[in-house]
Amino acid sequence: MNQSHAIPTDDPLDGDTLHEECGVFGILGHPDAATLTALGLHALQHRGQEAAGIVAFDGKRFYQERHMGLVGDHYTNPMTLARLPGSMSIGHTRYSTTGEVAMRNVQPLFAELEEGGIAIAHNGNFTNGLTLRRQIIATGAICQSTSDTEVVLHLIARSRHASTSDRFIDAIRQMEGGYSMLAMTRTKLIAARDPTGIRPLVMGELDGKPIFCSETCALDIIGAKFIRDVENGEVVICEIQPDGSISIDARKPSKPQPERLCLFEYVYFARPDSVVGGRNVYTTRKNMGMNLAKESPVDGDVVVPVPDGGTPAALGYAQESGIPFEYGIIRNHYVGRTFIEPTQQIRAFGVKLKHSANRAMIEGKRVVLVDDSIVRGTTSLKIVQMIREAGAREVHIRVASPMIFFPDFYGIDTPDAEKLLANQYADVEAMAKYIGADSLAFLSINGLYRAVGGEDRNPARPQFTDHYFTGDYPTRLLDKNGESMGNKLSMLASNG
Ligand SMILES: O=P(O)(O)OC[C@H]1O[C@H](OP(=O)(O)OP(=O)(O)O)[C@H](O)[C@@H]1O
Ligand SMILES: NC(=O)CC[C@H](N)C(=O)O
Repeated sequence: MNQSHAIPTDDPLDGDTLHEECGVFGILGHPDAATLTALGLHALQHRGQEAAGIVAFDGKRFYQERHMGLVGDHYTNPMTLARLPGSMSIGHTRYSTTGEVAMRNVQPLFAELEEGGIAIAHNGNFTNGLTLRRQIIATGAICQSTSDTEVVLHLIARSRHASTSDRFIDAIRQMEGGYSMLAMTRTKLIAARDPTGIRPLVMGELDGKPIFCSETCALDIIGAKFIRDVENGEVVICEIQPDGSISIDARKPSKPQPERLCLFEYVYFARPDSVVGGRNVYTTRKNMGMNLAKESPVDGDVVVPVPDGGTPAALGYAQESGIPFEYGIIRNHYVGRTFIEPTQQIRAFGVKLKHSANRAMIEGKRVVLVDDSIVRGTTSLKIVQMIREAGAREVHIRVASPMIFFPDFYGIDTPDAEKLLANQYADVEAMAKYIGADSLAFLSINGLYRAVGGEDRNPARPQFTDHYFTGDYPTRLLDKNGESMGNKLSMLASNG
C-alpha cells in the first residue's frame, strides 16, 4: 500500500485550503465488487484527483487500498484488485476540502468499533466539523486524520444506539453542511444525503445488487441500471440477510426540508453525460449557453469554447446566435483540471500547459470565447492573451454562469472572497479591462435557473444552492461564525 507519508510538523489545520470535490461508489453482494468499484471510481475521476481508495469486505476481514494519485495509476493493476477480495466494497476519489493532501486523509476512512469494522466515504464538507472535532478532542478522542469526515466515525463510536445503522444515523444527524456519504459494515451498505441535498448521490443496480454513486456516469461505465436519486435527507440501508438476499430500508431521519442541489454541479463539476437531479448535465449547459446568447449577444465571426468546461455552453451560444462554432483552443487532455489543483502556482502552470490556440480558426477573426465560469480569472487572463497572440481581431468573453462573489463551505474551491475576480474589480468593464477582453458578460442568475430547472429563481425559496452567486447559504455556518473558532479554521485558510 502507498501509505507512507510525512506527517507535517506544524499544525496542519492552520495551513489548510478549501477545495472541491469527491466521488463515492459502493456496491453490495457482487462477486466483482472491488473491480466494479475501481471502474466506478474511474468514471468519477473528474470529482477528485488527489487520491483514491477502496475498502472491501470478504465476510471475514476488511481490506483497504488507499493511494495518492489517480485511479488509473493504481487500480488497473490486477494485483491491487486481488488484495481487495469480497462481495462488498466502497470507494472514494478525493479532492480535499478539509485536511491536507496526505495519506492519513485519504478515504474511505476505517475504524474498528465495538460491533465490528466500519468504512466511510464522504463527498462534501461539514460546516460544523471543526466545532465537533474540538468537542470530541476535549473529551479525550485521538484523531488520526485532519479530515472533517473522521468526526463521523467518532460520533458513531460514541452513539448509545444498539445497531450500526442507528449509530450512523445518530452521527450524521449531528453533522451540518453538505454530504453524500457511504458507510460499509460487515453486512451493510448505507447511503446518506444531507437534508438539503447539496451534493448528488444516486442508486443503481447491477445483476440485482445495489449500487450507490455520486453520478450516473459511474453506473453507465459498468452497464448498471439507474434506479433513482437518493433523496435529500434520506438514509438507505442495504443489508445482506442470512439467506444471501439483500434487504433495503429507506428512512428520512431528519426534519424534511426542500431539496437545494448545488448549481455548480450543473455549471462545472458533474460530467456532462451524467443525469443529476433528473437533468442531463450536458443539456443544462447547452441551455446556459443559449440563454447567454439571448441575454448578451455580440457581433462575432466564431464562437470558441474554453475546453472542456465551456464546450456545451459554447455550442448552445453558437446555436442560438447563429455564429459558427469552432475549436479555436485545443486542450491537452493529459493535464488535470486546473480549477481543482492545490495551489495558485500549480493552477497557473497547469493552464499554460493545458490550452493551445488553434491559429487557423482564430487569425483575423472576432472571437466569442465561451467559458462555464470565472473564479479567480487565471484561465481567462491567459487565454485572452493567447488568442490575441494567435491573431484574433477582437476577443469577447461570455461566461455561462453569474459572477462569483461568495466563498463556499460545502466543498467548492473558493476559499477567500478577496481572491474571487468579481470582488477585485468595481464592475464588469473593469474586469474585462484586467483580462484584456473587448467585452465581458455573465449569465444572469435567472438565466442560469431557467437553463437548469426551467423557471426563474424563487427568492423566497430558492430551488438550488446558489450562495456563491447570491450569498444565500442553505445551512448555518457554525465553524465560520462560531465564536470559539478563533483563527484556526482549516476550512477558511487562504489558498496559495
Ligand atoms: O477563473 P479560474 O480561477 O481560472 O477558474 C475558472 C476556470 O476553471 C475551470 O476550468 P478547469 O481548467 O478547471 O477545467 P476544465 O478543463 O474541465 O474546464 C472552469 O471551466 C474555468 O475555465
Ligand atoms: N471534496 C470532498 O467531497 C472532500 C470530502 C472531505 N471533506 C475531505 O476533505 O476529504
